[in-house]
Amino acid sequence: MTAATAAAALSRASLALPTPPVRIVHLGLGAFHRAHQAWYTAHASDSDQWGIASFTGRAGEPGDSIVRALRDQDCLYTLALRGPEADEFEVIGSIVRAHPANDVDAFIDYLTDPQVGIVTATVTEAGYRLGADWRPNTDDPVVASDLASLSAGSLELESPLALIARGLAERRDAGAGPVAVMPCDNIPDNGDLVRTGLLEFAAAIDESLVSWIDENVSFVSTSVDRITPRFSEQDLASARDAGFGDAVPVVTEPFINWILCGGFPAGRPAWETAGAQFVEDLAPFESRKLWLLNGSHTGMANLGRARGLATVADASADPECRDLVEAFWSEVVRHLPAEVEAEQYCRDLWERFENPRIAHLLDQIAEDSLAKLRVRVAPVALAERQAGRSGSGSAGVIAAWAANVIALDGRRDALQAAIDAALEDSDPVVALVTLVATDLGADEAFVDEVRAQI
Ligand SMILES: NC(=O)c1ccc[n+]([C@@H]2O[C@H](COP(=O)([O-])OP(=O)(O)OC[C@H]3O[C@@H](n4cnc5c(N)ncnc54)[C@H](O)[C@@H]3O)[C@@H](O)[C@H]2O)c1
Ligand SMILES: O=P(O)(O)OC[C@@H](O)[C@@H](O)[C@H](O)[C@H](O)CO
Repeated sequence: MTAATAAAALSRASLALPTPPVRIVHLGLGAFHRAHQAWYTAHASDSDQWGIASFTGRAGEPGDSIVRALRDQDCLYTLALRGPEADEFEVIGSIVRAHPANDVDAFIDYLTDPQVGIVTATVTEAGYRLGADWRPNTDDPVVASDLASLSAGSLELESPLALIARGLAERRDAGAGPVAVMPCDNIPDNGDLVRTGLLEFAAAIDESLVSWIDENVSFVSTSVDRITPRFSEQDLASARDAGFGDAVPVVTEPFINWILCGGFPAGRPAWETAGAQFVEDLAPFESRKLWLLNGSHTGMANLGRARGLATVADASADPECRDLVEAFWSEVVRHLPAEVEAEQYCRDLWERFENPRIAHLLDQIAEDSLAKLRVRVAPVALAERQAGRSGSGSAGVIAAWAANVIALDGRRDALQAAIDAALEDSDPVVALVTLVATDLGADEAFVDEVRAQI
C-alpha cells in the first residue's frame, strides 16, 4: 500500500479490506498489542477468519481516546516499521472492534459466543494485580472490591482477571465451550501465573467454576518480542507527513518474534504462517528474551538516566552502558542452552538497540525497575553465585538501579562492591534492600517503601 492510497481514507470500504468475525478478545489495547499480536493475526494465512475485539486495560485513562479514534477509522491503523534508514507503513485490519475496559456487557457478549476461542492480554505486569505468590493481592483496594463484586454477582469490575473470571462463568452458563487464555506480557511463566491468579477470582464466583476452568480453559504461555516505544506527537506528525491521516498510528521496529507454548481448544489463527513458533518448552526462549533484552534494558535505563542519557540508542553509544550490558550478558549466556543461539541474539540486540530512529525512552523502561530486576537479573546473579562465581555483572545492573533510585551516582563503585558481598544471601534483591538500609544509610521510609514492593 502506498502513502497516497492510505491517505485517501482509513476505512475498510475504501481500502477493500474485509471485516473478519470476532474470534479473539483482547484486554490492553496498547501500542504493543497493535504492533505484535494484531500484526501476526493480520499476516496469518487465514486472517479473514480471525478478527479481534480489543478492550483497553483499564477505563477512564487517556487510553480510552484510542477507542474513539479507532472507531472513527473502522478500527484500522497504520503501523510504521521504523528501520535505521527509513519507515515502511502498513495498514493493519485484524482489530475489528474497540471498547473501553468498563464495557463489561460487551466483554460478556463476546465470551458467550462459541465462535470466540481466544482471550489475550497485554496489561503490564502490575495490571494483573497479583502478589509474589501469584495470588490476587488483597491489600489492593481494586482487588478487594472486585472479589466482593464477583461474590455478589455484580458487574462492577475493574481488574482484568476479575473480568475474565466473570466472562468465563458466563461462557460456562451459556454452554459456549472451551477457550484459550493467553497473556502476552513480559513475565516469566505468564500462562501459569495468570491461571493461578484467575482461579482465585473464579473461586469468588463459585467453587464449581474452578473445576470448569480446569477442564475447559487452556493457558498458553508466550515469549513476545518487538520493541514498540510509547507513541509521541512527533510520530503522529511523521505519519501525517508520510500521507497517513491516522489519529493513532503505531511506530515499531522491523524485528518481530513470538514463541508460544500451549493448546488452543477452540482453534487459533495459523500464526505459524506469519513466523510464530510453537514449542514444548518455553523456558529457554523466555529466559533468553527476558534476561538478555529486558534485563539489559533495565540496566541501561538506570545507568543511562544517571548519566544524563534519554534513549536506548543514546545508552548503546555510551561506553559505560555498553560495558554494563556486556558484563551482564557474559553471565547470562552461561545459563542458556546452545539451541537458543544466545551469542547471535546478543549481536542482533546491539543492532536493534542502536537503531537511531527509535526513540525508546529510558524513563519509560525504568518504570517498576525493582520488580523487573527480581525476575530478569536476580536469577542470573543467583545462578552465578551457585556456580561459584562473583555474579558481579548482574550485581552491576542491580547497583545501577540502586544508584539511580537513591541518587548515589558518585558511589556506584562502592555500592557495587557491597552488593557483590550481599549476593551471598539467597535473594539478591532482598539482600540489596537490607544493604541499602544498613550500609548506605537510606532512610527507613524509603526502605519500607521498597520492601512493600517486593
Ligand atoms: N512495548 C513493547 O516494546 C513491548 C514488547 C514486549 C512486550 N510488551 C508487553 O506489553 C505490555 C504493554 O505494553 P504497551 O507498549 O502496549 O503499553 P501501553 O502503555 O501502550 O498499553 C498498555 C495497556 O495496558 C493497560 N494497562 C496499563 N496498566 C494497567 C493496569 N494497572 N491495569 C489494567 N490495565 C493496565 C492500558 O490500559 C493499555 O491498554 C508491557 O507491559 C509488556 O509486558 C511490550
Ligand atoms: O516495561 P518492560 O520492562 O516490560 O518493557 C520495557 C522494554 O524493555 C520492552 O518494552 C521491550 O522493548 C520489549 O520487551 C521488546 O520486545
